[in-house]
Amino acid sequence: MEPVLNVENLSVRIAGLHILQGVSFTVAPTGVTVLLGRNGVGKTTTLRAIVGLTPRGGEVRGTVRMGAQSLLARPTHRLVRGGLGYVPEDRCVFAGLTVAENLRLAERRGTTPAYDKVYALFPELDRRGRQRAGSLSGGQQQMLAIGRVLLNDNRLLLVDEPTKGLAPKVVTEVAEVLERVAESVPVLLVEQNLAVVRRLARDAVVLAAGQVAWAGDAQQLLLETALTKSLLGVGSAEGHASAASGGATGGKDAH
Ligand SMILES: Nc1ncnc2c1ncn2[C@@H]1O[C@H](COP(=O)(O)OP(=O)(O)OP(=O)(O)O)[C@@H](O)[C@H]1O
Repeated sequence: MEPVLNVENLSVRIAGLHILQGVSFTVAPTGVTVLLGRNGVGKTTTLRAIVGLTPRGGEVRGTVRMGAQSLLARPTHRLVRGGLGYVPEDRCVFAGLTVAENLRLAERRGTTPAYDKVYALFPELDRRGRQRAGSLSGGQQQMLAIGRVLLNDNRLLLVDEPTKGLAPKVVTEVAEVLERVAESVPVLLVEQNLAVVRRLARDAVVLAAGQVAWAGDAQQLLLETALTKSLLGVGSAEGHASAASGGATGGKDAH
């Protein structure tokens, strides 16, 4: 099967720092590919480069293709319209607007927004339509951020640390949602919680020192505790609590 995304020799320099130094990997057309690595290694930088959101003054080189389409020279709004969905790390919901208004802002002209699908996945967003997004819990804001992207058709979703800072029970809910989402659209996921990785990921790409240090079967990686420890600074055994059981505490940032 052809990959949905091809990243070749991606280099990013920001403020004089050579953060990514020739990163190459592919994302399978189905399921979840997880992007791993120690703190500050460049995972967010990678997602932001793919979606055209490298900070001003940053220098991006290399090739990123989604199918036949070359992404790097295109503005973000075009990429999004072309089916590249992005859920950023900080969720970026509009705090002063209601849930319904946040969703409405994501509607794309000329397409029919999939409210049925979004409300089926997140009944709470329907119930809380008139609530200001800023007064939602972290988990609810995350659901809104994901729901907003799912209103439109996507060929690929980039999701950056969706479980960061969430209580274990909410981590489980987010993992369940992503599992369902990944049944219909491939996902490139940055995730530090190894219980969530174990539950969701089929493929893994591990960054270290600005390059890809390891790529392959995610479940295989998690079985190799010594390797996981050397690449991520945490043994996979430490992430054994199941995200399905509400005990997701694995990962170097256990929240
Ligand atoms: N705008 C910026 N200006 C200066 N340095 C930056 C900027 N953005 C990122 N960096 C640096 O680039 C490196 C990679 O950051 P990035 O956020 O991509 O890492 P990460 O792997 O996502 O980290 P974490 O796991 O902590 O979220 C870090 O050292 C960070 O300080």
